[in-house]
This record gives sequence, structure tokens and C-alpha cells, in this order.
Amino acid sequence: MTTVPADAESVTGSTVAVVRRGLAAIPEIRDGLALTIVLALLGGVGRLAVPVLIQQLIDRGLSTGHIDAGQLLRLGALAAVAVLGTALVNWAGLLRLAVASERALFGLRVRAFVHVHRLSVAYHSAETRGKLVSRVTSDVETLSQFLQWGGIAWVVNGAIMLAALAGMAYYDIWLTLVTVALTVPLLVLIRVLAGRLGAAYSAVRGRVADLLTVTSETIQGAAVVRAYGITAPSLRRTAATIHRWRDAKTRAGYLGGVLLSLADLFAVIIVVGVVAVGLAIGPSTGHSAGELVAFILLVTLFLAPIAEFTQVIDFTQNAVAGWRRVLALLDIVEDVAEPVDGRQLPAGPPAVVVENVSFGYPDAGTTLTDVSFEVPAGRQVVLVGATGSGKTTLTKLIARLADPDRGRILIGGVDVREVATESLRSRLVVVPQEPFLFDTTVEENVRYGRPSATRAEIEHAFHELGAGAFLANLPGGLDTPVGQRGESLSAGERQLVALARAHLADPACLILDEATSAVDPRIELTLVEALRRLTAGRTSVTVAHRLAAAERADEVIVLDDGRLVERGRHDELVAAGGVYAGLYHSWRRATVDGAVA
Ligand SMILES: Nc1ncnc2c1ncn2[C@@H]1O[C@H](COP(=O)(O)OP(=O)(O)OP(=O)(O)O)[C@@H](O)[C@H]1O
Repeated sequence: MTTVPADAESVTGSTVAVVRRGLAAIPEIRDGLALTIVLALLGGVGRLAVPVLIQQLIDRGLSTGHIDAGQLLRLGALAAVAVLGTALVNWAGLLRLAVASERALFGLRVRAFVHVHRLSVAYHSAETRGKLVSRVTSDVETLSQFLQWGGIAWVVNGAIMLAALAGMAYYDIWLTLVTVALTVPLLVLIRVLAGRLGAAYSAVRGRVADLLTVTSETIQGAAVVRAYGITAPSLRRTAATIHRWRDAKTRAGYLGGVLLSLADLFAVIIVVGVVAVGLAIGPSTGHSAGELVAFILLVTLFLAPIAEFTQVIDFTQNAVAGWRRVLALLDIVEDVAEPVDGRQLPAGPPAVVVENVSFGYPDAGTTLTDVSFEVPAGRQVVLVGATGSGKTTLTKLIARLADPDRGRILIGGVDVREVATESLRSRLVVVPQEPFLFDTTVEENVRYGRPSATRAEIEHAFHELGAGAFLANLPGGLDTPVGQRGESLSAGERQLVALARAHLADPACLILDEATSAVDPRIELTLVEALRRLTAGRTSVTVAHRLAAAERADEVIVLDDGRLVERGRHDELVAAGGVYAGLYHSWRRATVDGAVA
């Protein structure tokens, strides 16, 4: 794999180089390609047969002074067979191409999707999400027309042009040279315009990605947009992105149109030129009427692929622009690589050791600096610190959603980089700050924790966490739909569903990022109890925003600006009067004391 910077949006290189790499990335397209090319070439040869048959028809059937009906019928029947056969062969070739290209696109989409999932969280910033979506969807779609016809058209049209040239040369070498001389300026123009069209399509792909990013962000943030009354600026931003996309598309459309019209115009000029030269040379050429008609038909056959090429260039440049972006995505080196012969985590709750860990997001400063601490097996440690101090980032490193730049993390005595992903994911579960719920029922959302779980086991998970009453109060119980991203539930209810999901997975080690959002007191009590039961007997690292969790923890780790500044039990840290004591007192004032006052 070529290493490119993580933010490179398109691979560079000539069109031919990109097409070659692109085709290598979709091996499915090669299945039966030889037969498809043979069928397409047969279709091309069929087209050549028609001018020759017409020449024979004129010279043998019509020009001999009397009409030879039998000859006419035989030649007519042959022409009909040639036309029908050509149509059938073309249909079979196109069908094979359509099936192969859909299979190839499916394969490419899946590979791109899997690759996106293997990239570390460092790459999954909100800004890149729309761009990643556009690569897996619309960028891949640009290949469709190229694969279904455009790619093979280069081979078939090239063959038709060569065959037509050979036929023309057979009838008259000088008129053939005239045709070629008149065609050269058109080919030069096409080459220049094709380069510009390529750049125009690359711009279109970039604007499509911007558009997807802005629209998905605006739709997801609709509530914020309305709440702050910023509909107009938000609309202006979306409209500006749409305008840029429209301008880029218009330019590509304009260039494509110029290319197509030029080919049509030149086709007329070339035919007129050939006829004019033919007339100027006069009857001295000694050609029969049929031969002259066949020659003109061959000239049009020679020119038709050029007109088609202009369209094929359109497909090709569009596909190359998409390919550049999809290949750039596949080129991003998986920084969280699956280890070769990955190790299994030992049985039972593991100890977690964070050893001299430093980390920074791409294009951002250092987020964590030389952090070290350990969580003994089966103990509960709480991470505390001001907002932006690096707590969530540290939990992502423990869960190996990204790897540290320096230092290492050991789980059960094994460096997480050496643990088989499947073992890590089955033994360690992360409950993020904003748990993600899918647009389905409570039951199905919890089942993500263990896909084989029965309905009774899912219900049991709620009861074991002390959330049976919560479940009973849901309008449809386990069948309650949660809405998109779980929006039909309150923040606290979403967290309870996420905790039940984690409990069902039955991990030995838990990483919990407490939600920052306030929840109503009844749910708060259920949540605190569920958390207590969930972490009991398991090794856990909890990011605590509400310091009640810190009061109960075996140890509190305090981060400040990415550094570990204090550690110890809650009482000791409060008594020490340092950073933690400051955080704790201000939390007390804002919550417990505030509520009492
Ligand atoms: N994907 C990202 N790309 C770049 N910088 C990031 C990314 N995620 C977090 N950061 C930055 O890293 C720093 C630490 O963020 P982190 O979310 O780990 O802090 P935190 O202590 O968990 O904050 P909070 O209490 O608000 O959740 C912040 O300055 C943040 O802006």
C-alpha cells in the first residue's frame, strides 16, 4: 500500500495510471472479460459488414443494367442476418458487462466501507465523515458508466476505427490519407479538452463531498439551528456549497458539450472534405458507384467512434475523478493494524496498565503527554479533569480505537497492539459519552451487545442492572422504538439502554464515558445503581463528569492539559487541596449544594 498523508483527498498520476490502478482494485471486473471483449469485437465487425454488403448490393444487384431480384434477396437476407447477429452479440456483451460491473462496484464499496471502519478514531473527525460517506457512495457510483460501457468502448471503438481504416485503404489509399489528415486536428482538440474535462470532474467530486458534509451536518444539527435562530446563515452556507457544486458541474457539462458538438461538426466537415476531394479527383479513380458509397459509409463508421469517444471520455474522466478519491481512501494506511497472529486476552478481569503514553490527533497539538497509571484487575478507576484535558482520548487509546504515539497500554499483561481485535472487542466494551442507538426497538439495540441473546436474556439484563421498573414503564417495553439515533428516548434512557447492551456483552473490562448531559433525578438514581452493578467484579475505567462516581472509586486519576497531575482516593485528594479538590468543590457548589440552596 502506498503511504499518503491521511488528509490527501485524491491520488495523483496520469489518467492511464489511475485507470490501471483502479482496475486492479476491482478484480471482479476481470471475470470473463476476455469473452466480453470478443463479443464486443464481434459486434464491431458486424457493423463493418453492412457497408461491404451495400457495396455488393449496388454493384451486383443494381448497376448491371437490370435488377437481379434473386441476388438482391440473397444480399438483403445476408445484411439482415448481419444486423440481427450484431444486435444479439452486442446485447450479450452489454449484459455481461452490466453484471460484472455491478459485482465490481459492490466489491469496491464493501472494501471501502470495511477500510473506513479499520481507520482509527483519529481519522473519524466530524469534518471527514461526509467525505468518507461520499467516497463509499457517490464517488464509487461515478465508475458505473465507465465500467458498464466506457472502458470496453475504448477497445471496441479503437478496433472499429482500425478495421474501417483498413476497409477504406482497400478501396482507396489516397482518399484514406485525406480522411486521416482531416481527422488529426479533431484528435488534438479532443486531447486538450479531455485534460480540462478531467480537472473539471475532479472539482465536481470535491464539491459533492462538501455538499454531503454540509447537508448531513445541517440536518443532524437542525435542532441547534432552530434553537439559536440561525436558519438564515445556515441556509446561506448550504446554498453557497450547492452553488459551488452546481458551478463545478456546469463547467464539466459545458466542456462535455463542447467536446460532443466538436466531434459532430468535424464529422460533417470530414465527410464533406472527402466527398469534395473525391469529386475533384473525378471519375479517373475508376471506382464503381458501390465502392464510392461503401467508402463514404466506412468514413462515417470511422468517425462514429470518435463522436462516441467524446462521450466515453466524459465517462472516463468522471470515473477517474471518482477513482482518484476512492483509491486515496484505500491508500490511507490502517494505523490501528490487526496484529499478525494476534494474542488472546487471559481469562478473568484483566489489569490495565498505561505506560508513558503520549498522543496527538493529526494536525493538532499533543493531547496526552507521558501518562502512566495502572488499574489492578477487577478495580474501578475514575478519570477526572477539566473539559478538554484528554480523558476521552485516553479511554479511546485503552480501547485501541487509536494507538499512542509513544508509550504502550497493557491489558492483562499484553500490549493491546498485539491482542487479536476479536479477543479485545469481546473482553472489553466501551460505553461512549453519547451512546449510539440504531433506529429500531430497545430489544434490537440491546442485542447488539450479544447477537445470539434471547429476548428473556435481554429482559434479564435490565433486571440485573436494577432497571426493571424503567423497562416496565416504557410504552412498548422491549418493543419500544427508539427513533433515529435514539431520539425518542431521553438522554438518561438512552444511557440505560447502552448500559444494558454493555451488560449483555458481559465484558471483563469496561470503559465508560459518563454523559455530560443532566438527566432527571429518578433516572439519575437508576443510572448510578446500574453503573455500580455493571462495574462490580469487572475492571473499569470511568470518565466521571459528575464526581459522585469518583467518591466511590478505588482510585481517582486527575488529568490536566493532557498530563496526569494527581492520583489517589477521593478523600485523600480532597484533603490534599490540589486540582481535584478544586474540581470537586466547584462541582459540589454547582450540583449538590446548589440543589439544596
Ligand atoms: N478527533 C479529534 N481531532 C482533533 N482534536 C481532537 C479530536 N478529539 C478531541 N480532540 C482534542 O483533544 C483534546 C482532548 O479532548 P478529549 O475529548 O479527550 O477531552 P475530555 O477531557 O474528554 O473533554 P470533555 O470532558 O469535554 O469530554 C481537546 O483539545 C480536543 O479538542
